[in-house]
Amino acid sequence: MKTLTLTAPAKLNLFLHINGRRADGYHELETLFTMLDYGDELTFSLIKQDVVEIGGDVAGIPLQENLIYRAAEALRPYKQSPFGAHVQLVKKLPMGGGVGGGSSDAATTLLALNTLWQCDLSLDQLADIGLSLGADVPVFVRGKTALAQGVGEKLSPYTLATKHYLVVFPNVHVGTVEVFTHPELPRNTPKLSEGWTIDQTHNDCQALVKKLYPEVEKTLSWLLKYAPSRMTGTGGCCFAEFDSAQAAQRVLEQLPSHWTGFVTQSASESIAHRQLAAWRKDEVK
Ligand SMILES: C[C@](O)(CO)[C@H](O)COP(=O)(O)OP(=O)(O)OC[C@H]1O[C@@H](n2ccc(N)nc2=O)[C@H](O)[C@@H]1O
Ligand SMILES: Nc1ncnc2c1ncn2[C@@H]1O[C@H](COP(=O)(O)OP(=O)(O)OP(=O)(O)O)[C@@H](O)[C@H]1O
Repeated sequence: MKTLTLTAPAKLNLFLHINGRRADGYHELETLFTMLDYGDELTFSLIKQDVVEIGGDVAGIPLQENLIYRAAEALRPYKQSPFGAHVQLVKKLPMGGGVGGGSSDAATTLLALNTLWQCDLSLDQLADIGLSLGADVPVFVRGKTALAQGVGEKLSPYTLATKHYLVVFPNVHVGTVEVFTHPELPRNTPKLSEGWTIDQTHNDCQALVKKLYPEVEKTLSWLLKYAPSRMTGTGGCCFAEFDSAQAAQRVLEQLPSHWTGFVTQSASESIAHRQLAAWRKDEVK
């Protein structure tokens, strides 16, 4: 039976501007996503029984709420294969950390089972299915650095130089809904104008989350001693940007023991896409 192992990468929101709130409560935003070469590890194996099973680090999430399960079930109508799937998960990304672990697991499941179950859907079709699972799923399906607009669904490719990041999890789980429904969240950043540059950007959630979660404020102040740093998404992870892996590693080595972190680099194409392309090449040999 076939087996495929893919890394479900983390993302960073290099900035996050909130431009307004729609009548349905969702926010109009502008955010720059970059993919990181670090993430959860998912091993997909075809199984005889036509069911979806998840093993490994699933603590706390009931099977039917797991985004891996929900993504697999969303592909069921397109399945050309009689087999089910077992997904073994090694969770490396903190949940509720703003690095998109759940969304990335979902997107990676769509990519893997689209191949193993011979659904043969295009990336556009997978991104549409992904959007029904979460606002961040389509960007992982496409797997490229992208500027997102609208409620996050309008993606345009964006080119960035590779950078090295130290990402720190301050050990607080920040709820996306809590941040987006908070009365003090700023919601009136003007839309980006032609010729904008990264140094004119910010994260509209950062000041509020720092206030609600003092650990995030402490993490950012600590990182800022070493490098330009910011919070990703709705938090609580914060990232510091470096020109070399060694410089990032040196700061990680000094990280206070009550926080956790990892050093990695950005990628113009997601690691899951690169691994899937290599697996396909091996298959045709
Ligand atoms: C803010 C980001 O983290 C940026 O990467 C994402 O856009 C959020 O993505 P996500 O976690 O996949 O979000 P979803 O599961 O779709 O939405 C969670 C909740 O966030 C709020 N939400 C999300 C996206 C958006 N454009 N406006 C919102 O107000 C809504 O309250 C929604 O109920
Ligand atoms: N496979 C999964 N991995 C992680 N979280 C999952 C998974 N399946 C369901 N969830 C649920 O999704 C929630 C959000 O998880 P996620 O790790 O994507 O948060 P996040 O990093 O804050 O995402 P974002 O940046 O998109 O807001 C978790 O609190 C968890 O209850």
